[in-house]
Amino acid sequence: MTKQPSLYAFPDNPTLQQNLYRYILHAQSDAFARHHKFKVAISGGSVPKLLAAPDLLSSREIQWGKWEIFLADERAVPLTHADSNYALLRAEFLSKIPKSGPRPTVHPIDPEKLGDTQDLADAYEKALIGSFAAKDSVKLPMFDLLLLGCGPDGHTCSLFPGHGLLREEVAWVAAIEDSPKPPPRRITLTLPVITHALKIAFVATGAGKQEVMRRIFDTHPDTEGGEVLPCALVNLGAGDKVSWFCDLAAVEGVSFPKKSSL
Ligand SMILES: O=C1O[C@H](COP(=O)(O)O)[C@@H](O)[C@H](O)[C@H]1O
Repeated sequence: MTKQPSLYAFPDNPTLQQNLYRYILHAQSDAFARHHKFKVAISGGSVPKLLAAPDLLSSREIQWGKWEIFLADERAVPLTHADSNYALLRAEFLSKIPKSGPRPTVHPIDPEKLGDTQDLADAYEKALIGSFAAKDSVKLPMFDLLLLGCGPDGHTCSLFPGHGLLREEVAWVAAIEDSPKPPPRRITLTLPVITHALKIAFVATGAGKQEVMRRIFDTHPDTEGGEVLPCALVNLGAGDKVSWFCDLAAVEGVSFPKKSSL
């Protein structure tokens, strides 16, 4: 039987954040046992704000100087633009990391390449190659941790339901020109890179996510037909490497077995 993801449901955001912090500490230890670095990719949307919890920000166990942070997806806009995931991450999370100690290394997109999304994606892929290894020596980069959001339509990163990019097999970072959610021009980690990560955490909160959570966890596309949503493809491809951090509102009506603590 395929190994299943873990679906955690917490009564409120502070409890979710405490558990997410403990999970991140485990992921950091696993990473240090491998390479003394912690290579993480982070989504935009609701994730940066939920990450910025007191436990994590004030932790003496978090070694910020060893964190290497990539954007799981990014919009093709200047780094200070209101739509920029980097600007969001900086405002909601990076700016709150204590200034007194070592800082993480962060990889924003190259603003010089905004005119051509393929150039933008290629340049970002080069940043990954610089960190992980040349593409001819490893088939796929292995992130220590991905911290991802799940849109109400089941998209994750900038991989949208039914989009041809879901079939991408070669690129590590892909360009998208027709994102159904604005802005249309973006870049994103591809599905093979996502499912190859050591650990993948999704964060989904609020009643607005209920319907999509039921579709992701309780719909069986083989027997019920219909498309498999991008978040469900990550569950299928990465199995028990995936953990979902949700509040009770987001999982109301979901039949899939839920856990209440790590
Ligand atoms: O457009 C995007 O949306 C998703 C989901 O956002 P959320 O607010 O529903 O968490 C986000 O993960 C992605 O990075 C972003 O570009």
